[in-house]
Amino acid sequence: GACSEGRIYLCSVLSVRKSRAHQESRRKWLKVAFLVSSAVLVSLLSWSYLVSEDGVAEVLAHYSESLQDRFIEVPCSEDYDSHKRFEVLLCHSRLLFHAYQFVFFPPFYFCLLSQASILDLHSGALSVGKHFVNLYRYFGDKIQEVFTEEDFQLYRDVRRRIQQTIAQAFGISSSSMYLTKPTFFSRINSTEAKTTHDEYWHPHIDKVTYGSFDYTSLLYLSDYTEDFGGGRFVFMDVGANRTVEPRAGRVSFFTSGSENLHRVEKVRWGTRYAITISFTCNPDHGIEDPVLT
Ligand SMILES: O=C(O)CCC(=O)C(=O)O
Ligand SMILES: [Fe+2]
Repeated sequence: GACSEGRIYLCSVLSVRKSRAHQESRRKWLKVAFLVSSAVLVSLLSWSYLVSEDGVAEVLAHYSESLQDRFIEVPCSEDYDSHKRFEVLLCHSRLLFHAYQFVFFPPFYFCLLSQASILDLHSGALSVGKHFVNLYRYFGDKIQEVFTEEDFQLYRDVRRRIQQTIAQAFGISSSSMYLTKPTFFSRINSTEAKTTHDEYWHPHIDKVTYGSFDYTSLLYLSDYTEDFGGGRFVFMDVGANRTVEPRAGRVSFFTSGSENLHRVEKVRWGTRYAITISFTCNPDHGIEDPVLT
C-alpha cells in the first residue's frame, strides 16, 4: 500500500545519507521530516475537510457497481396526510436503482447548456447565466434543426420506462402517476454560481422546492470520477449521510417528501450531466410529454 512505499523510500534516503557529511545529512533529514510531516498534515486536513463537509458515512451506490433494483426503506414522514385521497400509498418511502443500458442523449442538448444550467424540454426554458431563454420562441420554426423527433421519442421512452419502474417498485399503478414539472436536463461544472438558482448544493426537500413532486427520479448521464469529481448525490438521513455516486445510465428514485432530504455535493472538476424527471399523483398537476412542434 501507499504507507509501506513511503517507508521504503524514506529508508533508502536515510541509508544514502549515512555516508555523507554529518551536517548535510542533518539538513536533509530535517527536509525529509518537514516534507513527510507536511504530507501527513495535508492529508489529515483534506480528510477532515471531506468528512466535515460531506459527512459521508455510507455509499449506497458506488460508481463502479452495476446495480439493479436495490431498495432502501426509510421511515415514513407525515407529509402525505393530504394525499390520502389519491390511490397511492406513499407510506413506504423507498428508493431504487435501476441501470438503463444504452441511454444516450444527443450531446447537442448539452452544447446549449453553460456552466450550472438547466434545460426544460417542456417549456423550452434554458438557463443562460442569470436569465432564461425560451428555446422554442428563440428558434421558432428552426427548432427542428436543433432537436429531432427521435430525440423526443427517446425522452418519452425513457420517461415511460422510469414511470413503469417506479410504479412497480412502489406497488402502485402507472396510470395513477403523472409527469409533473419541472422536468429538466442539468449540466453542472465547477465554475462559480452566478445566481442563487445556480446553488444546487443546498440541502432540500423536492416537495418543498418544487411543490407538485411526489416521486423524483434522477437519470445520470455522466460518470463520477471519470467525467467529474465531487457532485455525488447525498441523502441526509438522521445520523448518516448516504451517497449515490452518479454513473451514466443509473437511475435513482425516491419519494419527494421530507423523508428524503438531500443535496448534491459541489462539483470540483469536470462536467456533470443528469436529468430530473418528476411525477405527481395529483392529476391537476400533471403535464403532457414534450412534443416537437
Ligand atoms: O442531480 C441530482 O443528483 C439531484 C438534483 C436535485 O436534487 C433536484 O433536481 O432536485
Ligand atoms: Fe432535489
